[in-house]
Parts: sequence; structure tokens; C-alpha cells
Amino acid sequence: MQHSSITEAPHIDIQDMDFTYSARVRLFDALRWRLERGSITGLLGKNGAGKSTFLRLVAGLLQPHGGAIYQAGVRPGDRSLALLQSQFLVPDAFEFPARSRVSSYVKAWSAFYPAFSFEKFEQILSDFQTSSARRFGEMSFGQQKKVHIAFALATNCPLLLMDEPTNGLDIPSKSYFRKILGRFLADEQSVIISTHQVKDVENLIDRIAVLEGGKMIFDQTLDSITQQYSMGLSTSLPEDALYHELMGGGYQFLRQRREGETQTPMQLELFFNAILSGKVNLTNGL
Ligand SMILES: Nc1ncnc2c1ncn2[C@@H]1O[C@H](COP(=O)(O)OP(=O)(O)OP(=O)(O)O)[C@@H](O)[C@H]1O
Repeated sequence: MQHSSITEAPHIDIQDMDFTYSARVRLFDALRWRLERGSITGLLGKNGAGKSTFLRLVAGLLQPHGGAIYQAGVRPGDRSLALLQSQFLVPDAFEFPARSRVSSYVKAWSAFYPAFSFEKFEQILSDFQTSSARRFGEMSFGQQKKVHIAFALATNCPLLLMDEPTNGLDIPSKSYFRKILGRFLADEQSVIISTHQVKDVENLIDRIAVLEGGKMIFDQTLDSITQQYSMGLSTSLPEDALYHELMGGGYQFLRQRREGETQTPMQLELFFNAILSGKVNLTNGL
């Protein structure tokens, strides 16, 4: 059902969405998911789980074949001007015009985004040690990706969708990426970052959503996960471990948090592997 008030509607509301690229393979099957405003969500899933497709559906670049998607109460597939001005997708693959200078490209395209901040754009590019005086044709893929990320943040759109944004970034730039998002996002903005490189989004995201087998099989905030579960390293395997991995001479384990026990830090990769192992019945938050 379409929401009557845009401000009351969840930021994203996906109702029994089906999607398929071919008659043989159904990629999403009655997928349900809701996202309230103001979080940085890590959209996790194995290669081919459908993360890029999911972001394109949320952005309205693809249409669901069954069910419905609402973004702030409206269907993104209708591509209304108000919706296009309120979201920005950083795709995994892109091509900028090689002969254009970054500055002239940004001047032209920023006109579509009423809240665009040139100051923010220049600041982020400078933090990334990249200059808007350069032509795209002279820049590496990673440098062009930095322009895309800087542009996305400078739009000040309420919804930012980023498909594997750290692909192509070197190690210092990955760390800058995390700092920049922490520094330049407003509280009410929502960001969805898809990745299969879980470590890249550690200490950045505040919730995780996991795509697997055509559904969103898990969605919870990191805080609620660490309230329920303890993660750590031990030379002997705790009896109550729900999941473990061998690590050096010991075990990296996940178990239910015991009463009164201090919360342990989130170990994203371990937790993601535990979800995908299918061996543990974690509270999925859905
Ligand atoms: N345009 C297309 N036509 C047909 N099949 C496609 C198309 N795009 C993607 N697929 C298939 O849909 C599935 C999901 O692809 P998608 O790129 O959305 O996954 P992903 O989770 O983003 O993968 P990765 O982590 O490898 O980037 C894959 O099996 C892929 O082969």
C-alpha cells in the first residue's frame, strides 16, 4: 500500500519483491525489507547474491516483477524529479567523459541537486589528495571513484547508495573513506553500502543487512548484535560457541552473550561467516 504521508513513511519499504533476469533464475523471491532514516547499512552478500541489482531496484533503475518498492512513500521506478533529487547511486562501474575536467563536469551535473555543496566537494577531494583541475582521462579508476564518492556526499541527498565504493581504493584511501563518511554525513541521511569485502566497512556501518538465496536473511543494528552475542579469541573452544573459526593456534568464536557480561567489539567478518554458514540460528531481526 502506498503511504499517505511521505515524512511518516519508512525511508525504504520493500514488500514481497520478485525480480528475475531470466525465466530460469529468480534472483529475488518475495523479498521484504524496511529501513528507517539515518543509518549506515552494510549490504552484505556473497558474489552474485544480487547486491548491485538490489541497489538498482531501490534506485528505480530496474523495476520489480512482483511486489513493490517504496522510497519515502513513493515508487522509485516512477523516476519522479523529487525522488531523483533525493537519492544518489555510486555504481560499481562507470565511465566519465575522458576529455572533461572534473570541475566542469561537476559544475554541470551538480545543477540537478538543489542542496549540492561545492565546498564539501572540494574538501573531500582534497582529503582524498585529488584535484578537480584534472581531466578524467588522466585519472586512474581509483581516483575517478574518489570523485564519484565526493560528488555523492556533496549532493547532500537523503539517500546515498554505494555499490562496492572501496573497490579500486588503495589502503590509505579506504581508511579516508571511512573517516570522510563519518565526518560529512548528517544524522538524517541514510546510506546503503554494498560490499563483499566485509573488512572495508568495519567501524563505519551501524547496521548490517544480508542478502542470500533471493531474500534479505538478516537485518540488525550492530549494537543489538553485540548485546546478544559475544565474539572473541580463545586458546580453547568455549563449550557454548555457536560458531567458530580456527585462528593461529586458537579459536575465533561467537556465542550468546552471558548475563552481566561486558559487550565485546563486533567482529564483522566472523559474524557474516556465521550467518552464511547456516549452522547457527541467529535472531535475524526481521
Ligand atoms: N544484466 C544482467 N543480465 C542477466 N543476469 C544478470 C545481469 N546482471 C546480473 N546478473 C546476474 O544476477 C546475479 C546477481 O548479480 P549482481 O551483480 O546483482 O550480484 P552482486 O551480489 O552485486 O555480485 P558481486 O558481489 O559479484 O558484485 C548474478 O548471478 C548475475 O550473473
